[in-house]
Amino acid sequence: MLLSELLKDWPCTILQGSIRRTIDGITESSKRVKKDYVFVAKKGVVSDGTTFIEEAISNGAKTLVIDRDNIDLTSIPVEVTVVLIPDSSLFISYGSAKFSDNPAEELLIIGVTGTNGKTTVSHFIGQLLKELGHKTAVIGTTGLYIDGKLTETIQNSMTTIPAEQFHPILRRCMEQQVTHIVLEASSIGLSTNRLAHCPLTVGVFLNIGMDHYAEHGGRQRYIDAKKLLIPLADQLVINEDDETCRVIGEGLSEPPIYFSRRHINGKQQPKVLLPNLGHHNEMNARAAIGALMALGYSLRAIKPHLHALRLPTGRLEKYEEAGVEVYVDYAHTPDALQAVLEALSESTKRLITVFGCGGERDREKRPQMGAVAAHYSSHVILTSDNPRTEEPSQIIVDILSGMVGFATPVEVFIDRHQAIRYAVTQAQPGEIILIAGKGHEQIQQIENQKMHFCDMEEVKKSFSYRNAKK
Ligand SMILES: CC(=O)N[C@H]1[C@@H](OP(=O)(O)OP(=O)(O)OC[C@H]2O[C@@H](n3ccc(=O)[nH]c3=O)[C@H](O)[C@@H]2O)O[C@H](CO)[C@@H](O)[C@@H]1O[C@H](C)C(=O)N[C@@H](C)C(=O)N[C@H](CCC(=O)O)C(=O)O
Ligand SMILES: Nc1ncnc2c1ncn2[C@@H]1O[C@H](COP(=O)(O)OP(=O)(O)OP(=O)(O)O)[C@@H](O)[C@H]1O
Ligand SMILES: N[C@H](CCC[C@H](N)C(=O)O)C(=O)O
Repeated sequence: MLLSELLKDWPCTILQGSIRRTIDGITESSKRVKKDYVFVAKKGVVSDGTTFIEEAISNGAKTLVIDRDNIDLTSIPVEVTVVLIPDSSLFISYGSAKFSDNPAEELLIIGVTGTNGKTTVSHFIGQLLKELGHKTAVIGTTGLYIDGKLTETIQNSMTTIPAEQFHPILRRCMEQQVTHIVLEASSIGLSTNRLAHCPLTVGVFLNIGMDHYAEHGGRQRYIDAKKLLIPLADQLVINEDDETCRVIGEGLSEPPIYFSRRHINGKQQPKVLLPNLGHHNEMNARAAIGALMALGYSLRAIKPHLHALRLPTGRLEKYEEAGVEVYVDYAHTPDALQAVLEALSESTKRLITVFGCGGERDREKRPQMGAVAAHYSSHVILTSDNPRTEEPSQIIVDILSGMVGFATPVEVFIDRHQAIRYAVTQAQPGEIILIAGKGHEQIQQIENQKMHFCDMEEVKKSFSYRNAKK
């Protein structure tokens, strides 16, 4: 593609060089630059892309795109074109879409947002679309799935992929005859413009709870970020039982499709659709049905396919041995932990909960999760999630502050491996263990080190240890 073609419809000022040059790619990372690439120097949370210009040029960049007139042009070789645009993050989205020949415009795309349940609902929608004969890709935290099969893992397990990788993935999906895409729209993904050039046929609002307030600067900004989904979507599907979502729906110019505990799009639907998976997954199924109805399917056409719904990996994933039921689940917010504990406490069995909270994430979540765990569990084992650069014992102290006043016994094992092993070796037949927070994750991050760690593998290894000890 010619640089002039890429820039044709975008406001820009050419500070140096020619735009009549061929470009072979576009990236915001100096490390990913190859010969004849466009390097978009974006100011980020950690660093400023303009400090990597020299590296980008030595890796082959022939075009630099900047959004601040703060670089010394005399330091840039004359053969390198320098373009000034208003907003780097928006441009990286626009440029990546255009360089991939705007695949999003040729696909039917459904975007799902909310604090809890995005992955589950995206997979449910994907499963229903597949049943209805559409070749469908689901893109989100657990990877890229085409027709239910894991096809690509996503770097850093991101929920919403940065635009630079996202549009080429859409193009690859099209090359595999995919016609429908279901994607997760995280608040961070929306606020950093990762989906800015991704028109959606349907947008789904699931719920608004507590997560990522610290990154956004408070609850209202988090909600505002979620609301960026609205202008992207032709039609919206909204959880009427969630007050914040309902208020969002009331403010829309076009009436959305609502779902609730009682109805889906106005049709009374009181029956349980998914036995034994908890009220939250029942609501997730209703959201998925609402999305299909927004595409024009009737409830009657959808119902025969509901038997195909399966939870994604790491969501209430069950392992049973020696009469002990173990569930690995991705609950890492207060609402999620409550939802999953409510589901498990429907049985009268003793319930042992093993969990921690991630470092560098909302501190307010911690005491709330502690209180929820103490309320529903017979026994709580506190441990580390991904402490990142925080002191693990301080995270646990924060969780414990919410458990004051509960009689529930609590034990602490900073090492997650030891916590799981202890829970499994102590459990008696007839008891349930919930291991919450990391679900499908395959790594644990301590300081800046990422080590392989998988809760389900740890569960199985712990049973081998328990058996060997007998
Ligand atoms: C906090 C955050 O959102 N970070 C994202 C953001 O990084 P950033 O803009 O702050 O980048 P930076 O590290 O400051 O660097 C600034 C610029 O310099 C460039 N650079 C940097 C280093 C270098 O050597 N060369 C270079 O060119 C970078 O590519 C960037 O353009 O932009 C990057 C590129 O788009 C993302 O990869 C990165 O996500 C990181 C990996 C991340 O972990 N993000 C998480 C928090 C996230 O996005 N999570 C959400 C929500 C999950 C949920 O559902 O709960 C998600 O959608 O996954
Ligand atoms: N509708 C829901 N309401 C409350 N909790 C839910 C709901 N759906 C799922 N959960 C809980 O949230 C956890 C994560 O579910 P899921 O991965 O589907 O959500 P997500 O929004 O994609 O999460 P993230 O964006 O953080 O990856 C589940 O393991 C479950 O404990
Ligand atoms: N996408 C979420 C996942 C959190 C999962 C939990 N295991 C943690 O590390 O806090 C986040 O990055 O906040």
